[in-house]
Amino acid sequence: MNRLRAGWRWLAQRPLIIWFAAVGCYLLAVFHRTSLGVAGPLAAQRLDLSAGQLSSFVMLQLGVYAAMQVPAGILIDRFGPRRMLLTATLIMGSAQVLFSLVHSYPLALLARGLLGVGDAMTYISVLRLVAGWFPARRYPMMVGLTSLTGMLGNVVATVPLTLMLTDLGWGPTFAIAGGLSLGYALLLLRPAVAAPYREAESAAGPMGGREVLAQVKHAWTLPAGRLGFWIHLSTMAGPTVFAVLWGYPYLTQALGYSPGVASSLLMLLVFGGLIGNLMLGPVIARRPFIRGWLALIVAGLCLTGWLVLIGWPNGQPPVAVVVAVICVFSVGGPASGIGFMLARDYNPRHRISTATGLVNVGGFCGAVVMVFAVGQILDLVEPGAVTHTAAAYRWAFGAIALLTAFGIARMITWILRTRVHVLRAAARGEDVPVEIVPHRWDLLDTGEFRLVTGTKPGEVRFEDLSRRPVVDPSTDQRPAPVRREP
Ligand SMILES: N[C@@H](Cc1c[nH]cn1)C(=O)NCC(=O)O
Repeated sequence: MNRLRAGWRWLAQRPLIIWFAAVGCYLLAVFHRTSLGVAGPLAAQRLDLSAGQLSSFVMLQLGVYAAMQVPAGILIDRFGPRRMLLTATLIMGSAQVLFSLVHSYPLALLARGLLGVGDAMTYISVLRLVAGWFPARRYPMMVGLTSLTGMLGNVVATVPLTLMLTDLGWGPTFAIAGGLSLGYALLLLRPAVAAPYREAESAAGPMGGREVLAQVKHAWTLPAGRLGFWIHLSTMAGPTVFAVLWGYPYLTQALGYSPGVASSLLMLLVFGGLIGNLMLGPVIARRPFIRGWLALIVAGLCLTGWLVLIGWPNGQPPVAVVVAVICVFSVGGPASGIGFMLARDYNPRHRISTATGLVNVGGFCGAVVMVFAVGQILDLVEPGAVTHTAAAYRWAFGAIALLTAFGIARMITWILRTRVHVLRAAARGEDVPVEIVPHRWDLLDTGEFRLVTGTKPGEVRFEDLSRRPVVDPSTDQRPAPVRREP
């Protein structure tokens, strides 16, 4: 018996088992998050909602999620990811049970808002466990696998949920969904299964408001932190808007596709995302120094996709072009994970979740702004219309293209600044998360650095002329283990 217990305890301390227990929470979170997709029409019937009220659920959920990212990150750094996952799972379970019971719009909004609160704590808690239990070189792959598992939650929230809603009806379906999370929380409560959190990696103790603010400021002022934010926004926000709200009406109303074709095209986003998550992780793990450029390429391709949809004559691109654009959009989510890799590599362990939360604000804040802008522009161009034409969607998608282009411009700025930051640290002989090769176009401050041209053609390096420390002076540990360019 004792042996069995010891064996169980040993198993429960394995990083993969810990990840499985944690990622189960994320799978449930995405299932709850996306459950309104197929339940939307039934919700409109049961709660007597207009289209605008229905889309306010999406806005609220995304908005609460984005607003909660920094507080959730601070709480995870303070209390550890296991406790936060437990809290999140309990909140989401209760929110879904409440949603199963309500008959009024305000109470339904309250339930969805609560769901957003729980949801906001989940993904970054899982990533914090990954950062604590897996070596740095495995992080990109685990970020991809975590996102991939979340996408399975999205799949469960389509056909199986539709079948449940048809067979069991609204109340029992959402009560069972909530019950699943409440039951899962019991699993997290068991000390042997509970992913143990290394106390040494959490914040030293209770922090005052000023100290908390200082931590957020440090995470935000780090060039790599700002780069992560803009990567997340530029790669993920637009595709998210297409997936969660405006893609389906665009395909059916503006392009005139049947509901079946439109749903199948949206499923491409899921399949492309699955492939993207599986492929990007190993590629970035082997060549971490390409990650900033890779994110820039994906963001650029997404922007091109929007411009194609907007600029195609009459706003009616052929199906093959629409499929190609959706395939490009599907890689946006996986590429946004690069932002989390930067947060993990450039921050001390006690600040990783705060920094991860800040990165995550980018994509979700961007998505809220875009969802709102598209709705407003559609109403402005065709006031009072229930369905909208391709011309109206071209104007509305212009807002998405504009914000994505702005994000890309910020990305370029912060890629260059991050390079300066890393090159300066490397010139001083400090350990850097990723070794990069300097180029003539790197914006190094010539007052402090002197360009040294090597003997081989094209060989450049920078000599440090100052003694000022450049890697985050508040960092009380080494920023992260070094991964050298092979
Ligand atoms: N990177 C995304 C997840 C993703 C990956 N592929 C498609 N989507 C992300 O930021 N997720 C946060 C969350 O809470 O889901």
